[in-house]
Amino acid sequence: MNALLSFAPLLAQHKGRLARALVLGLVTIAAGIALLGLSGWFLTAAALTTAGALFNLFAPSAGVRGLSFLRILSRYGEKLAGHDATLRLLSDLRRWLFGRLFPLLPLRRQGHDRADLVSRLVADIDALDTAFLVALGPITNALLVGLAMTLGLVALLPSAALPYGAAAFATAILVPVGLIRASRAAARDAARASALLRNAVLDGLDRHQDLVVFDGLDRARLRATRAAEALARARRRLSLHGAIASALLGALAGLAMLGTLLAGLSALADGLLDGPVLAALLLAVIASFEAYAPLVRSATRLAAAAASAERLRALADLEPAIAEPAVPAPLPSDMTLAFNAVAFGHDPRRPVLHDLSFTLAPGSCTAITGPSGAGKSSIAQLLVRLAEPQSGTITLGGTDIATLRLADLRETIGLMTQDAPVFLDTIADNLRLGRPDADDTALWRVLADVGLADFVAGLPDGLSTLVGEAGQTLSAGQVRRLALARTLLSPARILVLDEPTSGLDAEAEAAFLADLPALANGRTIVVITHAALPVQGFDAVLRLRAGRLLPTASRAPHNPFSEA
Ligand SMILES: Nc1ncnc2c1ncn2[C@@H]1O[C@H](COP(=O)(O)OP(=O)(O)OP(=O)(O)O)[C@@H](O)[C@H]1O
Repeated sequence: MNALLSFAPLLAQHKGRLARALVLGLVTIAAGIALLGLSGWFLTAAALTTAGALFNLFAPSAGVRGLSFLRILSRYGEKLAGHDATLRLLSDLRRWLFGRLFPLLPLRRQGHDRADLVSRLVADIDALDTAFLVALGPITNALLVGLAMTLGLVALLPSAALPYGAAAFATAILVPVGLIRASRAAARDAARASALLRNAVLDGLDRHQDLVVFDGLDRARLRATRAAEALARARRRLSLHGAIASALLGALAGLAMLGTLLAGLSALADGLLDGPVLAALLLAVIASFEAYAPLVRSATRLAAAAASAERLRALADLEPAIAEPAVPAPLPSDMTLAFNAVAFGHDPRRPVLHDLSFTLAPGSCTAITGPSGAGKSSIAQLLVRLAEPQSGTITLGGTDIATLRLADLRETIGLMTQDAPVFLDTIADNLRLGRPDADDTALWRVLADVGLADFVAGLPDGLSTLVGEAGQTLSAGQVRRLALARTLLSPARILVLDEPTSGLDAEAEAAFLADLPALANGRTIVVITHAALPVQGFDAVLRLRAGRLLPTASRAPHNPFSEA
């Protein structure tokens, strides 16, 4: 519940709208109670009166009509205000979570895969954003109605106040609290199982082709079925608790009614109360239970919201894997890049890079080669601080990159990752991610550099063609080239290209690597590649094996293996 309470400041931002929804909800229930009470009094009094002509029919029937009308209007206003506040809260929650999440990427803790994140961003936020509308609002209303009715009975029929008050207290507090406590574990299980199911379905869809080819559909189906069964079990438990609570509420409503009736009949016999007022009170008691009717749903929702709040808090409160420096150093003008005795492992217990030292001169073109798993991509990740070395430093112009603002560093060192994606957007916007102010001429130039200009020119919408799942489908090689073009377009003074030629045919690969020094245009280039390197153009080749550099002759006037 503490996790849920920690979202109170977000709710407080909409207190005006929430208060309006609450007041209008109360007016609706009060109008309902008054309507039934007045009708009961009116009909009984009219039936009992012996001089019908003397009975004023006009005022009560006008009151009944007025109350019906008020009820319709207040119910409408309540829905409007409640949904308005909820939708605004939804957008605040999403903004808050995205704002908290992005600085945490890449996530330090394992286990937050794509489906888990989608589940938290969608299902958990949904569970939380309706917490007021479906849970907190109705519970508050029920408490206030219970209090007001009990006070009304104290004034009109004191002997009924205790049974009604006790039943109302049990209905509005004990049953919901009991239900929330009993449902907490099932709500957590349901949230977890729903995430697992989403995971199994997304995984099955993503990897559908391989599952078909390797005859793995049955296993994928089994995984989804198990998750669905776990979800169904958790939901069945929640339904059972809900059904028990509903039965209790029904019994309590009956007891309140019976208590009021017995007290009322006794007061009637004693002449303390007249018949029409007793009828009015009995019907008002029945009407007051309209306020308690949604409580089972409210309590179940509150339990789900509490479980979701815990999951969202756990995500938002993760420590960032990569921290911004407390006092950022200014960006140096010297672009000399150096690894100084760097040791690194994604899991510190399993080192990937060992005591690695090398220096890259500004404007140099360096290839990093080595067998799969040698640690090449890890070097690229360390250079843009997607990961941190366990010991040693990486310096830019002598300044430890850990002391630079992340934005400064990543504007200076551009990285094309091994699996750089194409975003669901136009070709132009995919490219402009690298340089937002690039004009079309610059885009066509870079497309020509990566050998995509003819292809894009042949598309009906050219640069405005939508690509990705929703648009023009690209081949793996075209995706690679588009990502490469984006990186080349970037104004970064150091470019790190991880397998830039994968997906290109041998001829295009050789041509690209031969042209790369010229495309670099004075920038420092680091290429991670398995491809055969051209005889000329590269200043140095770092050969990596099992996280260590192999001594090899430099192609460059400068020696990359010199002590940094
Ligand atoms: N995110 C990660 N979490 C844990 N271990 C990882 C992660 N990424 C890579 N590794 C491990 O680190 C080692 C080096 O991986 P890296 O990707 O740097 O190798 P590489 O030389 O680039 O290989 P390739 O040529 O196949 O791309 C591998 O043993 C790999 O299993």
